Amino acid sequence: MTAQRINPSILSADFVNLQHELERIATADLVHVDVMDNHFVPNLTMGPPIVERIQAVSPVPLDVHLMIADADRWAPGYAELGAFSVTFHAEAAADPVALARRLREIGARAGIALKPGTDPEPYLELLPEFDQVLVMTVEPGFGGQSFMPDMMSKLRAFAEAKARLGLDVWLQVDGGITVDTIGIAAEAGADTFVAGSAVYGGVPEERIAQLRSAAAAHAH
Ligand SMILES: O=C(CO)[C@H](O)[C@H](O)COP(=O)(O)O
Ligand SMILES: [Fe+2]
Repeated sequence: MTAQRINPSILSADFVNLQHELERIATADLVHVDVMDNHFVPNLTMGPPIVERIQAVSPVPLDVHLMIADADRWAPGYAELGAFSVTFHAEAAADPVALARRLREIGARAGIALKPGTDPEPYLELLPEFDQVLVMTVEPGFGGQSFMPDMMSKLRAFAEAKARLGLDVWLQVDGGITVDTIGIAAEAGADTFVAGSAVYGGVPEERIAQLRSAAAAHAH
């Protein structure tokens, strides 16, 4: 069975008590950190100084999701502060391959994210350049939105390319993942699941366990 990962998003956590909120998700695989600049998306969260403190106190490694313009300039800084993975948006990078190579050189896993309207075609043959692909299942910017099942054809296209090229690239989904939708994404080939409101909307440890078993029931 394919290994699966549950990455809670702290976008739905209490930002005033971040250390406590991080400790509540210690059974997760990675913590998903949403960086927004109020430019690439119409919302603002945090930048390097806060992510650096999260990195220092988190019991699990950081999966940084950059929703920022000019990723070429800013993404390497997140790898330098020690993030396990750094994912930038294809729509926000002038040279995604050069940026991914730079992130890997620094020592982070390199991820590329696609907004719902972005065609996966140009990125399929570039898969060897990345450690993970993030298929957005909502418009980036806010937590608590509804899962877009239409994105499953995009996920399947990446899953097919991954199999054809014989890669172990992670296929990640983000947005509207719940116990009811996670199986749909797992079925389409996702192995890494981001969930914000579904985790922090209850007892995080219980929610993580429920998401894990729902995903495992549909694993490839
Ligand atoms: O990148 C994001 C939003 O742009 C978040 O990671 C995502 O939306 C998580 O929230 P939820 O699980 O509540 O949809
Ligand atoms: Fe995210």
